[in-house]
Amino acid sequence: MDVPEDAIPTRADAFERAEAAVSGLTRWCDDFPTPGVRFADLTPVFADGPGFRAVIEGLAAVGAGAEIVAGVDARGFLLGGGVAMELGCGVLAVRKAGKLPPPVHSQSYSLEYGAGTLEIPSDAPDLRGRRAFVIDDVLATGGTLLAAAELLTRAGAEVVGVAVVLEIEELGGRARLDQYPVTSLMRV
Ligand SMILES: O=P(O)(O)OC[C@H]1O[C@H](OP(=O)(O)OP(=O)(O)O)[C@H](O)[C@@H]1O
Ligand SMILES: Nc1ncnc2[nH]cnc12
Repeated sequence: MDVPEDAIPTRADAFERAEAAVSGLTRWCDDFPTPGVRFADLTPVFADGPGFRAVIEGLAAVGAGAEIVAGVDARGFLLGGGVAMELGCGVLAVRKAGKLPPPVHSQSYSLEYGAGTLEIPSDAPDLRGRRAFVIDDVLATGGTLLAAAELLTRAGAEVVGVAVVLEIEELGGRARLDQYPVTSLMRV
């Protein structure tokens, strides 16, 4: 039977299409950005119309009930905007340090190949009591997403979920995020 083009995809269908896109289109780069790292570049997934749609629908399928979507600098911005549109809520950019005017909440972290600081505004929007859904492209050590979730919590939000397109399991990020529901569309 033909499926109408505007049919609402089920979660399983979106996950299946997302996994096919990610496994088929991810660009794996050895020794980037530092020796010994195998970097997963999802640029071709996002540049592919059906691939981008699949990952947005897959992430949105686990974010139902969220009141704000937080996208982590930088590829989380692309995803966060799409997911927020799907869920009908607003989007918050969780920025790398130095990009937002004060006052801000800041949280430093380390990741597979370095360290950084993330920031969100501390005066507006008012996040107190709001259900936040945090999005990024890759979960590796979990340092980045843990910092983002801590920032939102400090601002008074309730982090109701964390979701990524690709999880690199051997780097153990999921264990560091054990106080939050974590979803990945694909695991390697
Ligand atoms: O789980 P972790 O070990 O914290 O790593 C995951 C983070 O690493 C990558 O970002 P990166 O810091 O390279 O920044 P970019 O988005 O600005 O390229 C990726 O986009 C995640 O945000
Ligand atoms: N191997 C990796 N590929 C893509 N993003 C990452 N962030 C941390 N480690 C990464």
